[in-house]
Amino acid sequence: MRSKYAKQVVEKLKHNYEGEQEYLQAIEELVDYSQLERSLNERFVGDNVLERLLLPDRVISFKVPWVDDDGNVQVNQGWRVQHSNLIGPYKGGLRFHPTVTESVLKFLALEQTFKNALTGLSIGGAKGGSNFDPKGKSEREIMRFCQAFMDELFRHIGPNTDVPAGDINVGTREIGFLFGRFRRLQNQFTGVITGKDTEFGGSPARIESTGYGVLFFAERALQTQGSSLQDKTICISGAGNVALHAAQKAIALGAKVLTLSNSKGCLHTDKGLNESQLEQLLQAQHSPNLEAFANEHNLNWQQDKKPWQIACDIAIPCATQNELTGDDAIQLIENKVQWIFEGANMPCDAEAIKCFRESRVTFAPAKAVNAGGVAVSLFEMGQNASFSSHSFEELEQRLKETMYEIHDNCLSDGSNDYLQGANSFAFNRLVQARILQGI
Ligand SMILES: NC(=O)C1=CN([C@@H]2O[C@H](COP(=O)(O)OP(=O)(O)OC[C@H]3O[C@@H](n4cnc5c(N)ncnc54)[C@H](O)[C@@H]3O)[C@@H](O)[C@H]2O)C=CC1
Ligand SMILES: O=C(O)CCC(=O)C(=O)O
Repeated sequence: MRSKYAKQVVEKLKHNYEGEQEYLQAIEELVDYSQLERSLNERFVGDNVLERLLLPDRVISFKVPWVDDDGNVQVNQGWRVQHSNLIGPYKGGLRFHPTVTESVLKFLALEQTFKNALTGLSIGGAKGGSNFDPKGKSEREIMRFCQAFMDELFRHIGPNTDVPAGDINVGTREIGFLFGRFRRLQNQFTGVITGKDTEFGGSPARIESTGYGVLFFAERALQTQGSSLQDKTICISGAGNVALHAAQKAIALGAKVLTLSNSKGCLHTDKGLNESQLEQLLQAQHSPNLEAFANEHNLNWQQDKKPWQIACDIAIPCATQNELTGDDAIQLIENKVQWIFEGANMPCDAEAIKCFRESRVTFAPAKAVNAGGVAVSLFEMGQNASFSSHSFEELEQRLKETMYEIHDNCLSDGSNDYLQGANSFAFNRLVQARILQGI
C-alpha cells in the first residue's frame, strides 16, 4: 500500500516524466516493494527524501560525431546519467545499443544506485551509453566511435568522481579504446574505468564476475531452503557476458543448462550443455552465432522462440529489460519453475513479477543477483588506487563472500521476500545518508 506521501511523489514523477516508461516502471517497483511505510517518519517526509532519492543528480546528454570507414560523418546521441554519489563515487556501466534512450539509462542508473547500496560497499550509482549500434561495424569504426564518445565523457568522470564500466556491447575491447582515449586526453593513468584488460590494471575476475555472482547468489538461496544446485535444470536467456559465465558456473556447480538465446531465437538441449561446449561459446569473439552452433552440435534451434516455454527448475533471464513478460511467467509457473534469479537488469516486466509473487515461486531481483560485477569493479578500483594486484582465485573467493552477504542482506528484514528485502536494505542505507548529509 502506498502512503499518501509516496503516492504524491509517484504521481508528480509520472506527470513530469510521462513517456519515460522504463524509468517510471523502475520507480513503481521500488516504491511498491520496499516497506516504505517503515521509513515514514517526520524527517523522511519533511525533507522530501523519497523524491530526492528517485531523481538523478544530473543527466548529461551530448552528440557523438564519428567518421565511418567510407569517410562519412555519422552522429549518435550519448548520455551519462549520474544518479547519486551519496555513498561513493558515481559508478555504473556504459551500453551501446540502438534501443538506448534517456529513459532506459535513467532506469538503469536508478537501479544501479540501489544495487550498489545493497552491496554494503562504498559505491554511488550511474549509467551511460549511446544509441550507437555496433552490429556490422568494423573494429576501426568501433574504435573511432569510442574515442569520439570519450572526447565528451572525459570531462565528467574521474577515479573519485564517476567510474564507468561495460554493459551490453561494451566489453574489454571497447573499454580499452575508451581508457586509451581518456589516458591521452588527461595524461593520467588512473582507475577511471573498470573492466580493463589485465595488462593495464584490469581485475582478472571482472569478466566472469557478474555471471559467476548470479550463481553464487543462487547457490546461497537454494542452501537456505535446504536444497542445492546439483542436477537442477536451468533455462538461461542471452548469450553474452552474463549469460555465458552464469552457464559456465552453473555447470561447474552440478546443474544442467538447457537453453541460451539471442534476439533471433533459442538454443535448447534436454541433456544440458557440457563444459567444452561452453568453452567454445566463450571463445567466440563477441556474441556467438547460436544458430550455427546448434546446427554444428546437433542441438535444437527454435527460431523466434524464448527459453521460457521450456520446463525447468530455475529460470535466469540474462539478456535485457522486459524480456520476460506476464505470459512467459504463467508458462514457467505452469511448468513448475521454482526459482527466478534476474541476471539482466529488470528482465521481468511488472506483470511477470506480480505472477511470480502470487505463486509459490522464489523471485530474486537483479539489484541483488547481478551485483557481483559492480562489486568486483570496486575491487579493481581499489587495486588501481593502491597499484596492487590480486589473483583470480582470491577475487573469486571475495566475490563469493560478497554475494553471500548480499543474499543475507536481502533476508535481514525477516520478510523472507528477496524483492522487498533488497529494496528495503538499499533504501535504509540511502535514506540515512541522505538525511545525515542535509538538504
Ligand atoms: N556485463 C556486466 O557486468 C553486467 C551486465 N548486467 C546486465 O546483464 C544484461 C546482459 O549484459 P551483458 O551480458 O553484459 O551484455 P552482452 O552484450 O555481453 O550480451 C547481451 C546478450 O543479450 C542478447 N540479447 C539482446 N537482446 C535480446 C533479446 N531481446 N532477446 C534475447 N537476447 C537478447 C544478445 O544477443 C547478447 O547475447 C544486461 O541487462 C546488463 O545490463 C548487469 C550487471 C553487470
Ligand atoms: O561494474 C560496474 O561498474 C557496473 C556494472 C553494471 O553496469 C551493472 O551492474 O549493471
